[in-house]
Amino acid sequence: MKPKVYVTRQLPEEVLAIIHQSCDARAWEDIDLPVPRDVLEREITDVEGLYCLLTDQVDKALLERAPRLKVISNMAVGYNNIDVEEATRRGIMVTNTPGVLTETTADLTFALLMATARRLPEASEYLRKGSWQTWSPMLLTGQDVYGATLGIIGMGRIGEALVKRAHGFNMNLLYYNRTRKPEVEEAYDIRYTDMDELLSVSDFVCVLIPYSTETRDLIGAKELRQMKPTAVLINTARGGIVNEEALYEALRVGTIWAAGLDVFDREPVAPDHPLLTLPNLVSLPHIGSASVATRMKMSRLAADQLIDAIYGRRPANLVNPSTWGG
Ligand SMILES: NC(=O)C1=CN([C@@H]2O[C@H](COP(=O)(O)OP(=O)(O)OC[C@H]3O[C@@H](n4cnc5c(N)ncnc54)[C@H](OP(=O)(O)O)[C@@H]3O)[C@@H](O)[C@H]2O)C=CC1
Ligand SMILES: O=CC(=O)O
Repeated sequence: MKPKVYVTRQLPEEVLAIIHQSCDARAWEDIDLPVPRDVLEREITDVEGLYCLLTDQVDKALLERAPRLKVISNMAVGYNNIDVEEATRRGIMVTNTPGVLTETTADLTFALLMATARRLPEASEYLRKGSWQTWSPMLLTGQDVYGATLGIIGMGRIGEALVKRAHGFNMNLLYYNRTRKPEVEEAYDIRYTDMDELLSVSDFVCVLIPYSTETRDLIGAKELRQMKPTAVLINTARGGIVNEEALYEALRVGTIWAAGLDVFDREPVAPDHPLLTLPNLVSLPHIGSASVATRMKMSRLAADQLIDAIYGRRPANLVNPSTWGG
């Protein structure tokens, strides 16, 4: 008998086929909507593997209903949707999908930075609604990217990939990270600073750290006040790292010049959220890794890790290595 697994969304057909080859798999039928909690609570009771997305909350209450569970395979690099501590306590392996999405997410981060600096969505909207009457000296003017100072909070895989893009724009580079990265400093001529200096001298600040209790509200009213009035804040990491109420106020009164967000505290963000009323906010629906090739790689990697863990092979990206018993 094949081991039972549950998959919380419809995946590309070839990826589901790979899972079906090795496992007795049931999958939530929808492509666009998350599995309802009551369905997940029912489905998890007899499975050895869970293939989930960042939209699924895998918390203590859910894990209590899963006595046979061996592995939770998350199709994302961020795993703040999972109670890893509780999973570890229960000996359940947790895997994620780092690396395969790094370049695509760095592309999106830089694209959002450019779009926000040069007001691209606003300019496009202006033209489409028929407001364009003539070329005008200060019409839709933005901030220069070439030669500006970029401060990166979080010098991990995506942070480093962003540095390579910023180099092409001759940017002056600063970073803040939990641990210093001398090899990155040497390779890319980038300077380590504390948060205070990074915030006060950067023209662009990009947030690229994981969400945790430690990083929640890392950027609040005080930090926004430290930034230049011409500065642009970009968050492609997780909502909640930037306090949304403080950001709204800072953008409204001009404490900072603009912001670009790919992520929100609650997703999907409510269409009537105050932030979305602001012209100096560029907003995207969490599409950092959304290229066809990258989403295929992520879904395949998550499937491989699910199967490896169930069949006693060490998965390539184990978030909680202490659960590996060999
Ligand atoms: N918008 C989107 O679609 C996407 C969003 N993401 C988000 O981006 C995040 C980063 O991904 P990735 O670069 O692959 O992750 P990495 O783990 O490679 O990098 C994270 C970096 O953040 C640093 N860090 C962690 N905690 C803190 C802290 N409290 N203070 C300062 N620095 C800290 C780490 O430091 P250290 O070196 O000491 O560990 C590490 O260098 C993910 O966690 C995810 O939330 C990722 C992909 C797509
Ligand atoms: O947000 C996306 C991820 O992979 O993490």
